[in-house]
Amino acid sequence: MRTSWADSASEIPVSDNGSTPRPTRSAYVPPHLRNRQASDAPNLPGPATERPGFCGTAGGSRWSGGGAPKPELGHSGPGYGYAGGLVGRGGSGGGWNNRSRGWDKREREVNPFDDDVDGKTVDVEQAFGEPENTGINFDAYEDIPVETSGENVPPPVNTFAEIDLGEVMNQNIRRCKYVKPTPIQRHAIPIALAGRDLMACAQTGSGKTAAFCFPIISGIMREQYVQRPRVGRAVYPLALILSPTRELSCQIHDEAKKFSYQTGVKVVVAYGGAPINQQLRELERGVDILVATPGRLVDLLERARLSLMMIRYLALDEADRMLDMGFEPQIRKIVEQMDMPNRGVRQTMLFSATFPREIQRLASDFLSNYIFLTVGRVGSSTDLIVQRVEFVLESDKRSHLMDLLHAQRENGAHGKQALTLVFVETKKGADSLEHWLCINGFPATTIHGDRTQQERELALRSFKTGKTPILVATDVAARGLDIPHVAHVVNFDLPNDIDDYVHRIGRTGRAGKSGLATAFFNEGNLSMARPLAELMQEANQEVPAWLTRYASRAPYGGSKNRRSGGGRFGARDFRRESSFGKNLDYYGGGGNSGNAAYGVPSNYGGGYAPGVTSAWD
Ligand SMILES: Nc1ncnc2c1ncn2[C@@H]1O[C@H](COP(=O)(O)OP(=O)(O)OP(=O)(O)O)[C@@H](O)[C@H]1O
Repeated sequence: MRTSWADSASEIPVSDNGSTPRPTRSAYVPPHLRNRQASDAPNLPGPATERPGFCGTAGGSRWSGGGAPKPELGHSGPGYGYAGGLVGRGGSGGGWNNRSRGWDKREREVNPFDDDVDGKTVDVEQAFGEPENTGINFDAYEDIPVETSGENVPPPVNTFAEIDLGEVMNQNIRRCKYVKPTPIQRHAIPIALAGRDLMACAQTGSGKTAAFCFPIISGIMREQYVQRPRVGRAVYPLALILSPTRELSCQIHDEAKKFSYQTGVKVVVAYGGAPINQQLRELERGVDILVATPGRLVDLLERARLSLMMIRYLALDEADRMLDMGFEPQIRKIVEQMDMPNRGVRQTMLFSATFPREIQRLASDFLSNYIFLTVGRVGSSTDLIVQRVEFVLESDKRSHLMDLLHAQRENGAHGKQALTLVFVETKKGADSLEHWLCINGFPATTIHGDRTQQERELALRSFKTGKTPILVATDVAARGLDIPHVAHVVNFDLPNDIDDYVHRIGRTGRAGKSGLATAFFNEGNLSMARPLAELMQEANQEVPAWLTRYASRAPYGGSKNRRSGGGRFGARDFRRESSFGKNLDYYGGGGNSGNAAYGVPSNYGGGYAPGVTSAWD
């Protein structure tokens, strides 16, 4: 029943010294209701300034509506009232319907779905009412092992209907063609809706984005009429979602816009390499959820155009990457040294497909009484990705790639080539391989950190649409990107880190679909022999005898050949490992994986190759 919560910022000024805000009007009227007859007005709660600070959640907000108790948001700034939600959870006659009924300016919001025909939204019930084959192979997830630890873990759900997300969000979920929640969603959404902090590890392509977006959007919808201070030109988002790359931030933003369509929750993205003024203008129009890369976020904070003091929800996607050596200082600055509410006051959710123990230990600094959740792991759970490893000398790699591409082209339907993502180690290597492919008749493009943002976006579009069905990439494209129809991932150069391999191959075989991953291995990759052989074995893949031999002779993998896994899982809760801190096997598998035998001193983040590190935003 409102447009963005952020609109209220323009209504409730705060004096420069941050003292009690004085409403300029007797009662705040959301913008979309301002020109309506009084009789049309919904039953609004009184002015939020009559309520105590963050703790004013009477009336069935998420915190008081049956979830686990959440510490009160005793924020230092006085009077920034969170008025209580109008309704409790699950009241069919109440809140969600009320909320959607009041939305009468829907047409203003750009429809992010493909169901807009001639300016009219087609009936989603009609469009998706049939028993839908969404392309997701849920059987593939049936026997995925799930492990949770922590106190009072809320039980999982089996259907979206069991989660009270409200009719508008439910409609958006149907428009996304999500018929039932994936395992990570089944477990993570109830945990997050109960207000709990969460460290969640689930295989690539298994729907983690929705798992953190749904509770955030729903939480903001429930907490009605959040009033925000107005200090200078700063804006005050309620939720912050951080991701390591610009492209991933854009993707999360696009997804979140779909999930929040017509809910009144406003999502904005800010990332480096794009003009900041445009992003500032967008922020000024109102922001509830800010999706950002760390660098641009710090820039906005330092310009005092953004304040984190109203943040209720913090989500880190690819959290292990966000907390590794490259990003950790920036993340600490953002989370601990700016004006963000403390852990336990905000709700924090960390998601990734991999979670090395040392990173878990670091991450626990940001969490309060959290639940650790792990759902399978790429290698062991998605037999959906067929993994092949071939011994290819450095000098033969190009011709070998050419053979693969020719074979693929011959098998392609209607002469159309399936999308192929080729990972290389360096930016120079990417450019040179792209050039070589093009002159040999294979339309290719490239994405890496030396390209301008415009070039990167163009390259991604050209790849997605199949115009250039081969994308040569550095690790900048390794994580999170959800590109439909990537049939083949080629590790032309293997990464030095098995977790990076997991993320790279995860660009195919997503959402229950099958995929193929081929790795070129040679003596330059000895440190990868053992973790790779192990990972493939866990995933029921055929491990070539020569790789097993290399694995048995391999030196202890070096700093990067850690395994974040514990047997069947992408990671294990480090709190469970009584030996943690006593030995050096930070990355050794719990359970039965033989990593302890590696005896790898942690030394995590012992340095990515320069060409790789700089590819990250
Ligand atoms: N419940 C669902 N039903 C059908 N499809 C879904 C469902 N949830 C998510 N998807 C789809 O699955 C795909 C993968 O989701 P997403 O990108 O969130 O995966 P992820 O777990 O974040 O992967 P990664 O670890 O690579 O970042 C997306 O295309 C998404 O739209």
